[in-house]
Amino acid sequence: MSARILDGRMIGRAIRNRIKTDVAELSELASATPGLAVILIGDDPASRVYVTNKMKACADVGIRSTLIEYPKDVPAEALIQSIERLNDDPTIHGILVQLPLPPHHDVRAVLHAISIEKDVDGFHLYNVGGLVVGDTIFSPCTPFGVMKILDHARIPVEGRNVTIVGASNIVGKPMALMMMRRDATVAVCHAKTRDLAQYTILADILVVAAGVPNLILPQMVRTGAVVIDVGINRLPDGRLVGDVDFEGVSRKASFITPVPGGVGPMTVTMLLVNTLSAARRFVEQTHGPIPAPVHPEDITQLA
Ligand SMILES: NC(=O)C1=CN([C@@H]2O[C@H](COP(=O)(O)OP(=O)(O)OC[C@H]3O[C@@H](n4cnc5c(N)ncnc54)[C@H](OP(=O)(O)O)[C@@H]3O)[C@@H](O)[C@H]2O)C=CC1
Ligand SMILES: Nc1nc(=O)c2c([nH]1)NC[C@@H]1CN(c3ccc(C(=O)N[C@@H](CCC(=O)O)C(=O)O)cc3)C=[N+]21
Ligand SMILES: [Mg+2]
Repeated sequence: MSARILDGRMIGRAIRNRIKTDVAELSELASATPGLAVILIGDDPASRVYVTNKMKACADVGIRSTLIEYPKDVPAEALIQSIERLNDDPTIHGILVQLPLPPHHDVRAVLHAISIEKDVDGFHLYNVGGLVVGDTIFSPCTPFGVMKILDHARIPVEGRNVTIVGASNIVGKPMALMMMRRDATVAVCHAKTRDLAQYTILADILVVAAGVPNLILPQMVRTGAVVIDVGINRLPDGRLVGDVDFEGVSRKASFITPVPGGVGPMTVTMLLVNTLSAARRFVEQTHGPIPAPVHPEDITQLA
């Protein structure tokens, strides 16, 4: 068997084309161009590359974005004040604080200062809680993007065995909650899991987000499984790889996401989706209801 490639660049492009139309429509209808503020703290070169990519993606669909930069030793109060100013700024609909923060910063205090209406990353406690009970405002972009990949390929989730490798707050845990909401049977593995293969082999859908190259080998994957590789690892030779042995696992899986070109582009796409959604909410709250965009499905919803 040779797995079919789930092409995140292509799926992302299709969604972005629709966002572009919706952004133009919203700009015209309510003269509200969606605006995203990106806060970058410190001088991590990888973070800078990601931030640049996100802002470029915004520009491509007509979303305005502003970069706010701070040195790594910025005082906590200055950071919180900056976020509060953005919370009050009517031209800003989404606020993203690029992670990881330099050491010594209190990640929670920073994330929780963001207005829940502008929390386009979905990292605020309110949105995390919303995910648990099933009525979140914003879904975290990476697992949201994974759900969109599965839906696009018409891969059913209900009743299937889903194993998630990685239990972080930004990927593994919200992924588990989204899969539960879609009535999957979910196992969540992490660094202290004994005998990882025992869980991965059961999976109809295997989502891997550990940050360990070649963590998932062919013998750990069930024939015909759907394999979603969230991992992003830069090897010493400069190559970018995921957490899955792509060559080997491709021979057993029915579908697989490549790295690059799989989940990564979908993460950025869902950030655009959430920012559009935030702008629509803002307009509706200040001007009253506006007509829904004319698409067969609502791209801003988890479904
Ligand atoms: N494609 C995309 O859009 C995105 C990609 N990423 C990538 O996904 C990966 C994970 O990111 P993130 O969740 O932020 O990372 P974290 O480092 O926050 O979490 C990693 C998780 O994987 C678990 N883990 C680590 N090693 C193993 C192992 N050997 N076996 C089983 N589980 C293990 C950890 O377990 P424990 O909890 O016990 O420590 C932890 O739960 C990274 O490569 C990151 O670059 C991240 C965000 C977006
Ligand atoms: N507040 C916050 N929100 C995030 O969503 C967030 C974050 N902080 N910190 C870092 C992680 C990581 N992340 C990625 C986004 C895009 C790609 C992406 O576009 N990847 C391309 C390749 C990019 C490359 O070539 O390096 C791909 O997989 O094809 C990857 C990873 C978002 N994150
Ligand atoms: Mg983390």
